[in-house]
Amino acid sequence: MEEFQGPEPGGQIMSENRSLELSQRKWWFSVFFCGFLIFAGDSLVMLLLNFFYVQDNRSESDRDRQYRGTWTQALIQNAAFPILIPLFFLFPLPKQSPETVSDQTSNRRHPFLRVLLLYVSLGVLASVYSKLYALAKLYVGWGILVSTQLILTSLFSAFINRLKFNRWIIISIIFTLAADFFGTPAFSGTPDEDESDTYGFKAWLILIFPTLAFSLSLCLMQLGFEKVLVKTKRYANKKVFRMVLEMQICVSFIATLVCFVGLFASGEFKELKGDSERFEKGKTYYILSLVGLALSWQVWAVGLLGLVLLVSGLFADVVHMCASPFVSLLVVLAFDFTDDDYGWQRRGALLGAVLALASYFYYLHKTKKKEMAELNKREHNNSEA
Ligand SMILES: Nc1ncnc2[nH]cnc12
Repeated sequence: MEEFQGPEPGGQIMSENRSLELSQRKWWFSVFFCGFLIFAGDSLVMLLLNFFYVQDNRSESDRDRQYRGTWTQALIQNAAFPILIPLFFLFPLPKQSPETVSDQTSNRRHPFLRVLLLYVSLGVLASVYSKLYALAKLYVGWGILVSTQLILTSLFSAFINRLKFNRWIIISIIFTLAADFFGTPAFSGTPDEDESDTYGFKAWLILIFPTLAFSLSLCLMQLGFEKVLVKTKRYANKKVFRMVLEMQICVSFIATLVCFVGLFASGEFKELKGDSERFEKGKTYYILSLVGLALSWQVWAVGLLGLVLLVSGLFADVVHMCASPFVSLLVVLAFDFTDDDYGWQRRGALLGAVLALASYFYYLHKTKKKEMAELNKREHNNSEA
């Protein structure tokens, strides 16, 4: 899973063909692996969040307390990044050729400042969406939240990343939207008796801002990989997995700092002691569930960034959203919520998610096949010349 680029020019034709085949195989393996990380992260996060809110007896609390604890959740979403540091050093830097080095140095001024600016802006965006998603999950429904997110990601992908939409991508987006609308996982953090606020002005703002920040950050990450990181001297025009870890560590570090400030400035840190004492299974389970959540968020984020690097921000979002009907099934199996079952709507949503993924994967398969056909054509022309 080290290098995602195609073959270097200039080699033997036969070996070029073989090397493209190998790099495509590696690429497919990496795509499936990152997709698996997103599904695993999404499932663990939702199961643990449900466990957390059930233990905290949220829905029976007074209304004021029902919306608290969101800085803590935002901090947890970002804070476990140090576990990625040893992994970062395990992945080597790509080998540099003299031409790429001279090319980098002549082309780029202030690469360090560009990278710093990229990580700081992404870190601030991550803190904003982590905080606001934690709040939005309590205020507005999951289905409408993630559907808005995919629509915004599609728009930003078109304008920022100049993504060309074709029929397979559009079919995939439509199936994903339908699947998420009907396949929402049950979430025990949602407060009861709050119908009046559901479509209030505040709820709309809480819907728009986190989705805007998250979708924008997906597209900026793609742009950052393509236009900033690959052009730095250390990556020398190559896309490698180490970039994903570097970006995730730096962005989470900045987001963690912002969330720490938010936690203390808002006074929410004073509630932590009470929260741990109220936890039905006791303090140890309180800490374990927060640690589990923090680790699961990192698994999810590495998968997400991996797909942004390998394919695009839009594809990463589609896979993240297609996990919802699957997560719903796990929540129904794991928790005995009395009014929750896996009825025809959710089964339909699961089918919709499978079709959405199939459509996007078919498109990717076609692009890879075209790459191979072009190489074969070149080979044929060369042998005739
Ligand atoms: N906290 C969160 N919950 C759901 N989706 C997200 N995307 C980014 N942050 C999220």
